[in-house]
Amino acid sequence: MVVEMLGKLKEKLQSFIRRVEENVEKEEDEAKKKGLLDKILMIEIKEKDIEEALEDLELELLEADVALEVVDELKDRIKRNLVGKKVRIGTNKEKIIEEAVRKAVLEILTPEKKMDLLEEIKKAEKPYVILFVGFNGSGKTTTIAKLAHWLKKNGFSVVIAASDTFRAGAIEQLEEHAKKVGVKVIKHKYGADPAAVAYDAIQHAKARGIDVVLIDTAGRSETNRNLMDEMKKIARVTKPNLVIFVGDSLAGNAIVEQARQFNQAVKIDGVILTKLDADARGGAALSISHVINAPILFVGIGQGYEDLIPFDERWFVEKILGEESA
Ligand SMILES: Nc1nc2c(ncn2[C@@H]2O[C@H](COP(=O)(O)OP(=O)(O)OP(=O)(O)O)[C@@H](O)[C@H]2O)c(=O)[nH]1
Repeated sequence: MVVEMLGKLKEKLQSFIRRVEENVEKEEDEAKKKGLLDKILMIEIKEKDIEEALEDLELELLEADVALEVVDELKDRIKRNLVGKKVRIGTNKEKIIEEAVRKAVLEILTPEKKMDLLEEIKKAEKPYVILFVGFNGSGKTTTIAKLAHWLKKNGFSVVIAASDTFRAGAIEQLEEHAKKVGVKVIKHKYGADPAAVAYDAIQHAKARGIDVVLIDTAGRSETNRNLMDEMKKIARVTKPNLVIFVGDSLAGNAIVEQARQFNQAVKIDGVILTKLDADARGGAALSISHVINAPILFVGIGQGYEDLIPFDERWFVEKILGEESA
């Protein structure tokens, strides 16, 4: 089965737009029947035109794994953008309704603080340290290799700390990826202190003038106190410039909850969502940045090293609502 990326969000939002359009058309027809069209030039969108469709949209978005608070916020914004809007008789109502929805989604996705990672790295003292945290199997190791590849392409030198000393095979897996993208890995033995590995990688970078240190860590769950404490220790010792939460977008609302918990343990500065290419629902992508108040920096859209793209809210909105009409 071929999954259409974000297909569910697209279908639900577009069906909402069509329903509101039909209601407004109906009002126009009634005005026509009453012979009012000579007197009025505009139809005003009223609460009753959108109410039912909005209630259905609420349920559908929850089913698409959009977080409850984000659904509420989105509903409020759509309502605010639509109710009271005057539509000229005979014009294309769909475009006007779509614009209101587009604006609401864009507002939800746009973080308070935007971040240009390349600029941040250029501005900071060397080495710029990025700590990656996340759940098991979220795609962290692959993502680190992709990011290392992207940073190299942008002219920065990179070293990776193999601070997942916990999971059997993790170090070899990281080394294999690193070799393919041409980046050195600093490692100790399994069972070693992950903070010490990261510290060594930073010392190595300092000694050789390397621009960026990427710290891989073991996947963990927010319920595992020891591993959460260990993660805090790594953060304390390495004082990273940036903490990135890597989340599997397929896990939907569960990863939004994880991100919330991780954010309480170590402050998350940015998010990378993996496997968006296989995500038909899109709820996590729509919710996560709003819930933890940190921007989505990149999204993973495949298994290749090139399949990591800087996140752009407009790109996301275009995926679900098509291109903006001029
Ligand atoms: N389709 C797709 N697959 C991805 C993407 N990112 C990662 N994967 C795949 O997800 C799987 C798990 O990725 P890993 O990088 O091994 O996971 P991990 O988070 O390091 O695992 P832990 O060490 O347990 O934390 C691999 O098969 C990756 O190829 C993506 O953006 N799209």
